[in-house]
Amino acid sequence: MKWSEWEPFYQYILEVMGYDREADKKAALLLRELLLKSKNYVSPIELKERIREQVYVFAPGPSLDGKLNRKFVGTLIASDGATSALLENNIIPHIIVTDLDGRFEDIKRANELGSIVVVHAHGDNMDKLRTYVPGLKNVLGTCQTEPLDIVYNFGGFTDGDRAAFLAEELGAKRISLVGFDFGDIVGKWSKPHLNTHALIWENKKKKFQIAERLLDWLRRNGRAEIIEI
Ligand SMILES: Nc1ncnc2c1ncn2[C@@H]1O[C@H](COP(=O)(O)OP(=O)(O)OP(=O)(O)O)[C@@H](O)[C@H]1O
Ligand SMILES: Nc1nc2c(c(=O)[nH]1)N=C(CO)CN2
Ligand SMILES: [Mg+2]
Repeated sequence: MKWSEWEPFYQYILEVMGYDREADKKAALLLRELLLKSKNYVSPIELKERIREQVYVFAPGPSLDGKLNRKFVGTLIASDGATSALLENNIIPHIIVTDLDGRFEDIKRANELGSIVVVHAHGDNMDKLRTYVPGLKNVLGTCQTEPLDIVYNFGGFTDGDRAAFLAEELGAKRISLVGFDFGDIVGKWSKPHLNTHALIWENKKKKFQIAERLLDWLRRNGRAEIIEI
């Protein structure tokens, strides 16, 4: 997705969520600086090499645990906290899409085991970028503002829908969403402090509504078939 195509969506997100565009831009520049300093970044070409026609995107919804006792043949993309559930089932994601607010020790472990980590920069995770990015390898940086030379914007907002936009951009033909439960329960894997599924909070509900609308848009305007399993 081109920046010019994404910008109206981003403008809407700023209005609904009340984010600060300048802080988001600053975060993208910070991520760029961290990647250049750590020399731990990969290119979209290396990421594309991992994208097969069938892509599974895992989200840490309450239904996720019950869906992992089967073989998945294709590219496995974990949305942030879903990484923990996959590792618990001895599944290593090819790619993790995160804004670094899942269980970082699991993201780190998966990264050591070969996962490429697509790290998203925004105005509310700059401290996390500083703390965690230097310790990762095979990182691809993304942002929600105008892309930079090594920080990309494939579209999407929350970790889950951003993962679907990434798969679409890199050539997936079928994107299967696993554990996407955009209801009133936030899955326990979503946040380090959650040890049970939790009732959704206002801010998260808004994010889910935006994510659902973006996925619907992608279903209607993208090339890939998008299904829920
Ligand atoms: N019931 C659910 N609980 C948690 N995540 C869900 C659920 N259903 C779908 N998802 C998707 O999985 C992603 C999990 O990522 P994560 O929990 O880190 O949230 P996030 O996108 O970082 O938002 P936040 O900033 O609130 O953490 C969500 O962004 C959302 O797109
Ligand atoms: N500024 C800002 N941007 C975001 C935020 C957030 O909390 N603040 N959360 C996101 C979910 O992945 C994606 N983008
Ligand atoms: Mg997250």
